[in-house]
Amino acid sequence: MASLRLEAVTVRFGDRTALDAVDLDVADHEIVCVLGPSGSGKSTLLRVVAGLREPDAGRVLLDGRDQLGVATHRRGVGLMFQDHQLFPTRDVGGNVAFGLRMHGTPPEEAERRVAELLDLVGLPGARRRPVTALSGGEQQRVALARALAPRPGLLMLDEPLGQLDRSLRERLVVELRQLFRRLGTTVLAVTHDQGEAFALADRVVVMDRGRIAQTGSPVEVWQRPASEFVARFLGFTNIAPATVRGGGTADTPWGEVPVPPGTPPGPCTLLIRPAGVRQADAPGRGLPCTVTARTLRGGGSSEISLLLDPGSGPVLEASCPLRTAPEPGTTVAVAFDAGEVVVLGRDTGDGTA
Ligand SMILES: Nc1ncnc2c1ncn2[C@@H]1O[C@H](COP(=O)(O)OP(=O)(O)OP(=O)(O)O)[C@@H](O)[C@H]1O
Repeated sequence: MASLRLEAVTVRFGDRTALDAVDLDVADHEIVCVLGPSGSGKSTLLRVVAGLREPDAGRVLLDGRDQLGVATHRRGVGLMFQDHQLFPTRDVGGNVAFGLRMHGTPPEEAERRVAELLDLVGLPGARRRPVTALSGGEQQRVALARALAPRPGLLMLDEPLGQLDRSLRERLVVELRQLFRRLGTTVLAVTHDQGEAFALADRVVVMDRGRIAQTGSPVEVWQRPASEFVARFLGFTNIAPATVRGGGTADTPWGEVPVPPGTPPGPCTLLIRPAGVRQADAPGRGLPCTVTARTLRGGGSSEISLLLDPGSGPVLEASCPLRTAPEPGTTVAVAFDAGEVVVLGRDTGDGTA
């Protein structure tokens, strides 16, 4: 397996900067997922590592070796794209063996490897099936087997599960993680789906307009989004300008909100995670809000998402268990938990927000 390092990699298309001095390390055996909205530079990042595009500035190193001028097929990287790009005229075995033939693997050895890989991806005995007769999930497995066949040092996945329906995606992403763990594969994946990234990755990298906005473990990024951009991208909406006072509170459009101990005083942008918006314990206290919507989160969770209109100030999102969820149209008094309040940094775009 291999390690990857990007040093100040810049890629421009005319006057558009797709990657802006990006630094990134992927350790041997690590699974890193690059997450970001459309146009943030995710695919360009993969293309530059694969050698499909040379950087305009900066360096790409694989196992410490500068890849400048090294052709794609000599980099030892495997690529799997979102539309699978299987060859429709070849059967499953022919597709999986493709990379092996390109590498001059003798036919008997290739046969053995194909059988081994089809076992690995859960398609034993599918060698002679036409790929056009496979389901989306099966095609995805064939594409994965094909990418793994030449034992790439680094496996790169571009929206690998993009075409599949949600429940299949959720199942396959767990299988993929287990498989990569077992094989010790170094993986660089890109996706715009945070659920997929969080389920797959040891570390996520959030991109914003060609720069890294934040990097950290899925839990770190989820619990402590570094900036308003990252927080909004993750789907948080309870974000507002605030002024932190001494004594552990901040003035916000929702009134006084407790902040974590040690928060420096002054103006800032505050995020209140939905779990930190709850019904006040004491009668007559708290911010009166009207429940305007109540949605079951789905995905096997019994958590309810509530939209609360405080009359003045932005609508608040709260989450609570189904059994305690108030009905739409009712008025509730809302209190906030300091443990779910995050002071966001400014969007510096250099990951240090
Ligand atoms: N071949 C190209 N010619 C001109 N501009 C390009 C080219 N490829 C990418 N870009 C631009 O570079 C930026 C980054 O594109 P990129 O495809 O890397 O983003 P992305 O995050 O992968 O987006 P998506 O999720 O939509 O695939 C975009 O502004 C895009 O328009």
